[in-house]
Amino acid sequence: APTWLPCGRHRLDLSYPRVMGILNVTPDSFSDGGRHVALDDALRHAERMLAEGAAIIDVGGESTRPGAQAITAQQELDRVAPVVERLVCELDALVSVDTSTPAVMRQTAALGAGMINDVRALQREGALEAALGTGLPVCLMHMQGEPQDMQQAPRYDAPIEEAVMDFLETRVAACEAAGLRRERLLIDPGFGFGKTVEHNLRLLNRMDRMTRFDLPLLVGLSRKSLIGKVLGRPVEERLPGGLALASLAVERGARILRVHDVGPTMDAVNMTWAVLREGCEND
Ligand SMILES: Nc1nc2[nH]c(SCC(=O)O)nc2c(=O)[nH]1
Repeated sequence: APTWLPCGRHRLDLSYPRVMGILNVTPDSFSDGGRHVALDDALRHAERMLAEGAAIIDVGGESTRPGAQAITAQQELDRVAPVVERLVCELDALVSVDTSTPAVMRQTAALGAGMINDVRALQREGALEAALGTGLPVCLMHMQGEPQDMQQAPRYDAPIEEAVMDFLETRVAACEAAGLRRERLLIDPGFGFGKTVEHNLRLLNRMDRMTRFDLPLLVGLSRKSLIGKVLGRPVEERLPGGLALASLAVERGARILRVHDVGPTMDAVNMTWAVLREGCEND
């Protein structure tokens, strides 16, 4: 996998694992009255995550949690664009945009976003062409179904890791066929997106097989329900479980970890990396 990734005007060093901080700009964080205050809050939250060591800030306007309601492109753009603009102009942050919407990809790239993070792996009409036109790197993630129904009865005919890798293989091939160079692609197994707890546990346990793509591996495990189901913890008590998963993910090849709790995750990732890279210099 490449040891660094051109992300707009940023160069992302991927020779060691990096942390991506989650910045949700979905309506629950934007009550209409408090829109301006919420924008300042979002900026302060991003500032704190950067100070704690986040290499990337992931901005998402469409909730893709199970059962989430779909929104229009305009609604998504109205939420995301002002935040991206201020993150770029005021913090010079490397901003990833969590979107499947072509217009949002184009407009946020024009505002200085440095990466596209598409949970639908550029399958929407016009998404591949839009991503190609931005010149930005793109994370392709596996999801079965849509957020509205993906967790009702997830099932696969093949072992989950094979189903996920086959899907990602087809999406990488589609991107390359459309002229989107492989060097601009990242892959992500999509924990929690159309998967049972058992699917998620097996997928993480065998995730080292995904290194065969020779592409940077991005994972999102932070506060997800698999932690809740295994440990019986509510979402606000899932950090220890999430740190255990982050360490395992790095050990199995993850190079970008998408998390809520940046500071603690930096320590878990850096501690894990200190062990894994031990002796590399004088091998
Ligand atoms: N690439 C990538 N993007 C994501 N966006 C979300 S939103 C759901 C949540 O954070 O619970 N999850 C992921 C993930 O796992 N990978």
